Amino acid sequence: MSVTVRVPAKVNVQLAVGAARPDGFHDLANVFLAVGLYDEVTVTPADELRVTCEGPDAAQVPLDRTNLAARAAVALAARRGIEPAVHIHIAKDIPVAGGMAGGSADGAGALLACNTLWGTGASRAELLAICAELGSDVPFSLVGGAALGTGRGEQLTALEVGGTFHWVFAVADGGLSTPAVYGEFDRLNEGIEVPEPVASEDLLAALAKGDATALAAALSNDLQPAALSLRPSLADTLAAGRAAGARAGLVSGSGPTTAFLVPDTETAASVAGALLASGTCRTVRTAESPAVGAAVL
Ligand SMILES: C[C@@](CO)(OP(=O)(O)O)[C@H](O)COP(=O)(O)OP(=O)(O)OC[C@H]1O[C@@H](n2ccc(N)nc2=O)[C@H](O)[C@@H]1O
Ligand SMILES: Nc1ncnc2c1ncn2[C@@H]1O[C@H](COP(=O)(O)OP(=O)(O)O)[C@@H](O)[C@H]1O
Repeated sequence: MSVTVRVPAKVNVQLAVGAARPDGFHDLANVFLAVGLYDEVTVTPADELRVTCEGPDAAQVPLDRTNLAARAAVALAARRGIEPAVHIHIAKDIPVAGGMAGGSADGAGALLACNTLWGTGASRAELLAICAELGSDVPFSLVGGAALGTGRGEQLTALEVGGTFHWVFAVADGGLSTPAVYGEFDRLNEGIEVPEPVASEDLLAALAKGDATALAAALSNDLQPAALSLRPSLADTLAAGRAAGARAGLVSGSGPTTAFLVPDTETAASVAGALLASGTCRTVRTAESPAVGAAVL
C-alpha cells in the first residue's frame, strides 16, 4: 500500500521583514499565495527510511536525513514511538532552492502521507505544530490557498482570494541560500531602524477582490534588494519580464526565481516566450493561483 500527496509551490505577494531577532530569525508579515506547480510525495512501507527523487532538478535534492520529507517522517514517528520505516519518493516539479518553498512542500507532503499511511491520527493542529518545527514555510505548504504568516512566518491566518491570478516564473541558473539572503538583508540595513513588518491593506483588498491590477501595484518583497545584491543579474530578468508585458515582477521570497503577474493565459504564454528568448533565465513556468494545500491523491 502507498499514499501519494500533492503539494503546491508558493509565491510571496508581500514579504515585509523586520529586524533580526535574538534567535536569528526575522519577524515577518509574509503574505503567501499557493501556485499551481506541484511536487508529489509518495510513501510506501519499507525496511528502513529511504528517500528517492525524480525530476529535472533531482540532482540538487539531498537524499539523506536532512531532506525535509525525511525529517517530517522522523518527527511524526518519534512522537508516536514508532520507526519511520518508509520509502519516500519525491516527484519534484518545484524548482529547487528557488524561493518557491519546494523543500517545505515535500516536508508537509511527507507528513500528511505518513499520517495517512500509518493511521497515526494526528490532528490538523498537531500536523501544523510539527510543520512549524520543520521550517517557517512548512505550515503554509500544508494549508495552501492564501495566508498571512506572522512571527517567523509560521503563524498563519487564512486570507480570502476573490479570483484567479496568472503568473509566469523565470527560474534562474543555480539557487540562492535563504540564510545568506536574510544575512545580506541585515548587512544592507545595518545602522538603519527597520520598521515592524505590517501587511498592506491595499494588497489584502486586492487579493480578496481578485483584482490583478491592484495586486500588481501592491506587490512587495523586502528581501528583493538583498537577493539583487547577491545576484545582480536578476535585475535583467525583472526588466525583461516587464518589457514583455507583465503587469509587475518581483523576486519570489529569497529568490532567485522571479515572478511576473500577467492578466491572462495568453499574456502568460507571450511573456514566458519573451523571457526565455531574453536569455536572462534558465527556464520559465506558468501557473495560476490560488492552489489548494497538501492533498492526498
Ligand atoms: C524567505 C522565505 C519567504 O517565505 O522563503 P523562501 O523564499 O526561502 O522559500 C521564508 O521566510 C524562509 O522560510 P524557510 O525556508 O522555511 O526558513 P527556515 O528553514 O525556517 O529558516 C532558515 C533560515 O532562514 C532565516 N530566516 C527564516 C525565516 C525567518 N522568518 N527569518 C529568518 O531569518 C534564518 O537564518 C534561518 O536559519
Ligand atoms: N525535499 C527537498 N527538496 C528540495 N530541497 C531540499 C529538500 N529537503 C532539503 N532541501 C534543501 O533545502 C534547500 C532549499 O531548497 P528549497 O526548499 O527548494 O528552496 P527555497 O528555500 O528557496 O524555497 C536546498 O538547497 C536543499 O539543500
